[in-house]
Amino acid sequence: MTAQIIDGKAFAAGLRERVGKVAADFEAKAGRKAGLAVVLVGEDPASQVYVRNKGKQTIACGMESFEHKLAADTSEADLLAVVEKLNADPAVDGILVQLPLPSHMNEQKVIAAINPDKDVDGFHVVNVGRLSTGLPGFVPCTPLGCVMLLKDQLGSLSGLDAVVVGRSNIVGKPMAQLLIAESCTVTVAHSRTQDLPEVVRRADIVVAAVGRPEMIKGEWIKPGATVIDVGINRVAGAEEGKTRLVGDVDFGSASEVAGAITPVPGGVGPMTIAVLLRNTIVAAHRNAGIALDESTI
Ligand SMILES: Nc1nc2c(c(=O)[nH]1)N[C@@H](CN(C=O)c1ccc(C(=O)N[C@@H](CCC(=O)O)C(=O)O)cc1)CN2
Ligand SMILES: [Mg+2]
Repeated sequence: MTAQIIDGKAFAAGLRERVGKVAADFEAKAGRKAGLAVVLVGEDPASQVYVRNKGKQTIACGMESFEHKLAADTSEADLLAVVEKLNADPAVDGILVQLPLPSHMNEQKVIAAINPDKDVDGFHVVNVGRLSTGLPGFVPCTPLGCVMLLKDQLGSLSGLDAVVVGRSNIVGKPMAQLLIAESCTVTVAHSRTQDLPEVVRRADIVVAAVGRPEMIKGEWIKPGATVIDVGINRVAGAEEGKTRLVGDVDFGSASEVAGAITPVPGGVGPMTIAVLLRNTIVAAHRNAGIALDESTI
């Protein structure tokens, strides 16, 4: 079997187009643009690229982008003060603090300072609780993007066996919650799982978010399964001094067995920012008290 390639880049472009239309409608109704504030602490090169792309795509969708770039040695108290200002700013509908933060900062404490109703990353404990109890809130962008791709590919996910490999707060745990909400039978596996290949082999849906380059092999995959690769790992390339991006799945062997698979790059990655923009326009409507059928985006 040769797997169908799930084109996350194209799906994300379509999602941004829908967000753009809803953002124009919001501006007409609210008399202002929706606004997203992104806070970057330090100079991590990958984070700088992600923050730049967030700003560009926010503007391209017809929303306002507020960028706050703080030095790597900024104190936690100063960062908390920036978050407090953004909480109080009526032009700001969504707030995002780019992760990872420098090691002298407590990420949980910083996330806890964000107003949950502006927490478009869905990382605040209030939103984690809302997700796990089925209340409306904000859902982390990467796992929500994965579910959008899965539903587009498979239609209903009800009754399917899903294995999530990875148990991070940002991807693995919310991914499991979302799949439970879609009536999947969910197993969360991780680096200490015994006989991981056998566990993965049961799955109709495999979500790989373990952070280990090309760990999940084709012979672990049930023929015809749908494979969602969340990994973004930079490894040495074929040419000296060059690098390349690979996922957590060994794409070459897995694409011979799977029914459908996301590539890296161009699969899950582009969905992260597109869903962030979706969450922001949703936040703007909720916070302004303007009705929106959220299921249409
Ligand atoms: N506050 C947050 N911090 C981080 C998040 C997040 O959702 N909120 N996620 C990641 C980084 N991230 C966005 O912030 C992100 C990662 C990857 C991509 C992406 O488009 N990837 C491309 C490849 C990009 C490349 O060439 O390097 C792909 O996979 O095709 C976008 C956003 C951690 N921090
Ligand atoms: Mg079955």
